[in-house]
Amino acid sequence: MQPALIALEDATVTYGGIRAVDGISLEIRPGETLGLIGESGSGKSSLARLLVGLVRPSAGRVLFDGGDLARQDRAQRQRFRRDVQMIFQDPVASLSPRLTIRRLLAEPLAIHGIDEAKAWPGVLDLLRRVGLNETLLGKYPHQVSGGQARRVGIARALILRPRLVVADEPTAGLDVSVQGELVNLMSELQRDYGLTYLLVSHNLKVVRVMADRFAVMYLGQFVETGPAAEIFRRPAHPYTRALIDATPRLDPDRTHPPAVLYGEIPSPSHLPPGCRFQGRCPHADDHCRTVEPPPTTLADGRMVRCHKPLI
Ligand SMILES: Nc1ncnc2c1ncn2[C@@H]1O[C@H](COP(=O)(O)OP(=O)(O)OP(=O)(O)O)[C@@H](O)[C@H]1O
Repeated sequence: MQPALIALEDATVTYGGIRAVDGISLEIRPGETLGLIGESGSGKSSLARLLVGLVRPSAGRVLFDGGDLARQDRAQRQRFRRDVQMIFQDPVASLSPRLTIRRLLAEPLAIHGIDEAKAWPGVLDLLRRVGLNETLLGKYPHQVSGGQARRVGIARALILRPRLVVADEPTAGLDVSVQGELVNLMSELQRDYGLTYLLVSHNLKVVRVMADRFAVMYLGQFVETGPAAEIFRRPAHPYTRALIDATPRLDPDRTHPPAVLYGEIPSPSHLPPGCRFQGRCPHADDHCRTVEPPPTTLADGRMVRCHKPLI
């Protein structure tokens, strides 16, 4: 097996007293797509920001190419900032409104001291590659459509030819047909540029199409990880099953009655005793309400954190 491109070792992100990411270990291998799913507030964005170096772990380590991010020298840090890019969930908000698309695309080159004149033909190629026309270059982000703004965000992320792209809700708020086009585009770019993806999304349909592996997050921890196809076919954690069942027409062959996700995700500042999901789980018993389930490896190799897995 290839060594991990990026890995977390028992990594924690805290904001004040809140543990948004609580001791997570993870490996993403070159060329794969890891789909990160979970409700709002489960800690997905914090984990994504940790991987791109926007937040530092308060405990544990982030390793890129085997090297600890906290111990990088200047040159390694510079290299990391080229190798790892993020596609943000709201491109218009994440792109400076005062810069034209041309300036927005040139900015990463300037930051990394790359000669713009030499690099520009490559930028134009990339622009065409993401399905945009040169006539857009003089416009401002608010003057283009939502789908076009996403494509600008994708082009901007790829200009430095990164190895890892972290995409946070890349299709949120778009029409279904535009979502489909972007998913196809991201898959083609992955193949052509040898990209590795972490795909963070509420949209299980999008994640299902793209991800090789899944990590399901709840209150700062992974509750299930494993091959995407297996997890979709037979979720082991009641939370995973409820997320899948909550997506309309995701599983037309479903034979069981859909699981319902009751209540809301608690605040990480008031973690329930025992299993973190027990207050919303239809299968919870006294053991679940008192003893936190450890991560367990099932026969098919997936990890689940549940006293009563569904398989
Ligand atoms: N800067 C911050 N300061 C304090 N608490 C924060 C901060 N950022 C996130 N949190 C809290 O950390 C927890 C995890 O938030 P995070 O945004 O990582 O989750 P998420 O799953 O990405 O949710 P969303 O999909 O809404 O972005 C939440 O309880 C959130 O309120």
